[in-house]
Amino acid sequence: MSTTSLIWIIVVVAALLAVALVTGVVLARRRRISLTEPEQDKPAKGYQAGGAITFNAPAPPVAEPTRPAEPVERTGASPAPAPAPTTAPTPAPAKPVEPVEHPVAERTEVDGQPGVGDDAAVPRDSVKRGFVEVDLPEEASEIEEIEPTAGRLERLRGRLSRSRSTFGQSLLGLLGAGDLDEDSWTDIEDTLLMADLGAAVTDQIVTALREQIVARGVRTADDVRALLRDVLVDALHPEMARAVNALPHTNGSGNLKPAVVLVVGVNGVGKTTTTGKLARVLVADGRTVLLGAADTFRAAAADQLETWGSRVGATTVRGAEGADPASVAFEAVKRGVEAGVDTVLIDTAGRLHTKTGLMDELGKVKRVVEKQAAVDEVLLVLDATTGQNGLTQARVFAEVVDVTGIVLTKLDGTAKGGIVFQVQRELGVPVKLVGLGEGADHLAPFEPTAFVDALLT
Ligand SMILES: Nc1nc2c(ncn2[C@@H]2O[C@H](COP(=O)(O)OP(=O)(O)OP(=O)(O)O)[C@@H](O)[C@H]2O)c(=O)[nH]1
Repeated sequence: MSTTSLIWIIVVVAALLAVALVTGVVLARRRRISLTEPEQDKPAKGYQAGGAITFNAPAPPVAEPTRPAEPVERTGASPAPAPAPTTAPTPAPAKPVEPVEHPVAERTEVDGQPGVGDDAAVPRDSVKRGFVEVDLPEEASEIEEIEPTAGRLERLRGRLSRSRSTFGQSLLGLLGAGDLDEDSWTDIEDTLLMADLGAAVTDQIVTALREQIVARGVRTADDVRALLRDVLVDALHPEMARAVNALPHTNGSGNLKPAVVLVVGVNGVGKTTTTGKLARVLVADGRTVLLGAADTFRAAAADQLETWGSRVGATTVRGAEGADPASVAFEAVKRGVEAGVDTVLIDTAGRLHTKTGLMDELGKVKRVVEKQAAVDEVLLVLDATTGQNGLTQARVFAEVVDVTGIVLTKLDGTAKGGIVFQVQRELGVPVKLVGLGEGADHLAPFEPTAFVDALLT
């Protein structure tokens, strides 16, 4: 091989090495960039995280109250005496406050990983304050007239009009249109899904309609209406007991105790409003009620409850903003037992960011209350306008407390009345009450037949 050829080979090899080196550097840079780019450009998703309201005494019912009942002072009821204090009296001698440990030991998510709904902050670690004396309003307001509770759902029927037009009327139109081909059944399914009935209930209803439309030999529009009515009522489980356990009852030792009702749910769903409306219904039925403002996260919530109380002449026990909700609940039940009221309604806070926090808080409220009297009813308040989100909340609450009844609020503000069907199926707990407006008497018992009739007429 000549020297010239050798030189050429060396030049070519050197050139190839240089090209490989440059390519390697470029690729390495690109790789580095491509690793960091998605991090910077990641979109900020955030977390996807007919009848009256009936009440029931859960324990063996007692015909006549026999307790030496200290009359309940009703704020604003009598002109002469000063109204009952709306704050707890002197606090019980408090134990020295231990620094609060992060409740890791009590966590259910023991793998140390944050779970859905977890938050960096643990609200319970914040310093808790005790009761404070709060000045009473100079003059309590007049006790209001309360609308009779019988036939409320009937009277409030118009308030379901949005659900009615989109849901009931569409179904009637589709079923009554004549020959039902597969496209028609798909439309029926879509209508049910759009109204928030969920896949399982939709399937159940469509199957029942398909079977019975043949079996019954449905011919006329009236037949269609009757069939649809029966199938929908059936899907709402009319056999479920829907009376609210809010009447006094005897405990193990034969003493009459007030019924204790806990009202739970996330903030903004209408807990305080529902508690106030329920107090009105009880008072209208001749019952004495004491309200416990255990939503201590927001002073305005306690003010709001106190206003509801004063409007019907019910005493409200409240704590300082940030006080331990369990201590307020305890004090409320204690006062209720001492005063011999029929019902203690406790409005709780839903502003807990973590499932663990929620579990701790509500569990503690329940445990502490039960030192005085059994908790007879845990009403979970859900906002009907939140659809699937409401169901997610329902699942979390059902894991945390033993929910015994559901109150579905804001049914007046949604075209998706079908959430009633789904939430009952999910929790296996009856919808007992429905909120149909912001008005003081816009709370009705949930009656499957009247509800379906309201949807279909
Ligand atoms: N349209 C309509 N509005 C309702 C109904 N129930 C409650 N609301 C309104 O919902 C809003 C929130 O109600 P609140 O009772 O303050 O809710 P909350 O769950 O106690 O909220 P926090 O105190 O923040 O935890 C208020 O404006 C109520 O008037 C209802 O059935 N229909």
